[in-house]
Amino acid sequence: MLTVRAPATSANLGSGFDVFGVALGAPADVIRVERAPETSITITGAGSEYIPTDPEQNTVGAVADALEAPATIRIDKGVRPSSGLGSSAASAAGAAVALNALYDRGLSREELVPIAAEGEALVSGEAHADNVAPSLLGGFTIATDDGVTQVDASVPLVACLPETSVSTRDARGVVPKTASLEDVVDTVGHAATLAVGMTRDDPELVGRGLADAIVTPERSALIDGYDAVREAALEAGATGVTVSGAGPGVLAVCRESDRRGIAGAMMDAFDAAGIESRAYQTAVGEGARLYRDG
Ligand SMILES: Nc1ncnc2c1ncn2[C@@H]1O[C@H](COP(=O)(O)OP(=O)(O)O)[C@@H](O)[C@H]1O
Ligand SMILES: N[C@@H](CCOP(=O)(O)O)C(=O)O
Repeated sequence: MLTVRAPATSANLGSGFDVFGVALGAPADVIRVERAPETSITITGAGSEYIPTDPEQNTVGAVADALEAPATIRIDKGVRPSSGLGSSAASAAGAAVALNALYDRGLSREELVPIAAEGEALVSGEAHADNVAPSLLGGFTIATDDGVTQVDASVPLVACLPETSVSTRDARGVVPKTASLEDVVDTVGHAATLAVGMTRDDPELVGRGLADAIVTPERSALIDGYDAVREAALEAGATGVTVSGAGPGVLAVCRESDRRGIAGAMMDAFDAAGIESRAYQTAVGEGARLYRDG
């Protein structure tokens, strides 16, 4: 049996829609695999009751298919589905690493990105790689049609998840089809600022670079309490706040000394809006880790 711990991720980071992503130190999915004549899936953990065990409908089934690697797959969900932390992608990335090793396929982590993205196509309608890339490679990733660029980074974060859910497929429906040149110019500037900030481990630049006037305003309107939570985080010292992935999770960038206060302020603001939430005090972290259990 092989075990993989595959981290949650936060995609988009505001200005990098469908391109930017970071691996989070926590939470994570744990995937266990054993060779079998046919793929079967069992699921425990956060939100497991909402996730299909049919391999045709589960992201790990799509990965097993793509790698021609049938297996008994056990998923222990640490990443709650439809919360904006790349839950479906964490399972897909974990399965890709585990099955690649189980069947000695010899593919690199970069080569596994499009394979894991097959799982994302299954659930969201498009094979966007901005969650699977950081879950596989760790750090900060820039996923484009030309491939993935990765840098290790160490930037403190708070990911606050309300007890509501938004499906990525639905949230893709509100993304504007066009944008003004002024907004595009503005977003390119912020995206570049963010990328430089990641290379310097600079929370000020990363926080400033989250700003985006194209996708985030439409997405944040789907999240009850978003404006109050954002304000509360900024008042508590966050250097920037945005929607995590397709939401409803909210991501704050900060200095380490402010992280605890920001987490409390965000949860209090959701609470004031009548919504329970939980906050992960975390940071940009490592990619999927493989354990050989013998
Ligand atoms: N292994 C899996 N882990 C989580 N969700 C999965 C998995 N396989 C299929 N799904 C489905 O994917 C959807 C969640 O994916 P999505 O809406 O993209 O949110 P998330 O950001 O949490 O991945 C749910 O409908 C869930 O049932
Ligand atoms: N780029 C995608 C990212 C979705 O992330 P998720 O964690 O919400 O699945 C999008 O914004 O649609």
